[in-house]
Amino acid sequence: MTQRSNPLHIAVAGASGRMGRMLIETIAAADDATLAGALDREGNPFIGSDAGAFSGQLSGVTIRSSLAEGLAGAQYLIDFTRPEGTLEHLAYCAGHGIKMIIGTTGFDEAGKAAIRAAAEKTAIVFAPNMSIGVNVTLKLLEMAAKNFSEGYDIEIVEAHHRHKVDAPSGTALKMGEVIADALGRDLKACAVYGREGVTGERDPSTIGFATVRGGDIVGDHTVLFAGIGERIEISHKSSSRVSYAQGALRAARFLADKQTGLYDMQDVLGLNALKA
Ligand SMILES: NC(=O)C1=CN([C@@H]2O[C@H](COP(=O)(O)OP(=O)(O)OC[C@H]3O[C@@H](n4cnc5c(N)ncnc54)[C@H](OP(=O)(O)O)[C@@H]3O)[C@@H](O)[C@H]2O)C=CC1
Ligand SMILES: O=C(O)C1=N[C@H](C(=O)O)C[C@H](O)C1
Repeated sequence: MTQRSNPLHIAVAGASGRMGRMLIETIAAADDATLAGALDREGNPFIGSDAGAFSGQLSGVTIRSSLAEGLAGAQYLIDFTRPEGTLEHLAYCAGHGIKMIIGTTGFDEAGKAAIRAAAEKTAIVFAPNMSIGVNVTLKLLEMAAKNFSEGYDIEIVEAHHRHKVDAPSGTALKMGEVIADALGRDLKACAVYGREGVTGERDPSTIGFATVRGGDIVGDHTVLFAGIGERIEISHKSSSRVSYAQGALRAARFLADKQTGLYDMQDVLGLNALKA
């Protein structure tokens, strides 16, 4: 691939992970980006390996555990790891003016507050799902929720691979937030996470979540608006992680002219301006 004269210099955290590998391949295929560093945590068996070895395309970039070494030539860090790893990377990036694209899910309120604070020092895109399809689906959900506000029970069902460690998925929670906001409800107060035993009848003001884990499911999300005599289902199904990686690269391009600030994929895709 011919590189443009001034490519985006992007480092990838969690380089040997499922998303890390896909991101490294996606950056290698882009003509406006170059892999500028690769990180994994100390003790990871791939430290010292070439970051492109997984795809059989050597990159000349070695996976490092030292942030100073791994991020020496980076303008951007794309991070799909775990909250504790991302928060460590965040502190370093905020201190060194490295922009971040954060795809990691499962943050608690303190973690989210740390990301908001870091965005006063560097520019950050933070989104639980970077695929275009899911982000357009969020707009569809906003519109649907406004029109099914009375008489429809709302349930969110998500399914992921057996290795996923957080539940419900960040995307399912985001869908819940978008719907709750559209209905003027507070998700913290109305969410029901799974049901067991004698639960009593369904409270119509709740938003229910159900989680499935198995095999190699990349990521399925369905929102049900269940009324009397009909139900509406809005679904998104991922068949490859490439859509997340391409979204992350698009987010890096979006940050090119930003120095600080916290953005999401709705900002990147220009969807915030659309009224449902
Ligand atoms: N926003 C989006 O579009 C998407 C978000 N995700 C999210 O991205 C995250 C990663 O998913 P996935 O790639 O499947 O996960 P993997 O487990 O395959 O990869 C995680 C990577 O992060 C590394 N890691 C784990 N803990 C730390 C730490 N404390 N510090 C530094 N590195 C660490 C792992 O190293 P090791 O193997 O040594 O533990 C591994 O290389 C999840 O939170 C997932 O929900 C996933 C897909 C899309
Ligand atoms: O862990 C995953 O795989 C995924 N995680 C994200 C989430 O929690 O929503 C995005 C996608 O669903 C894949």
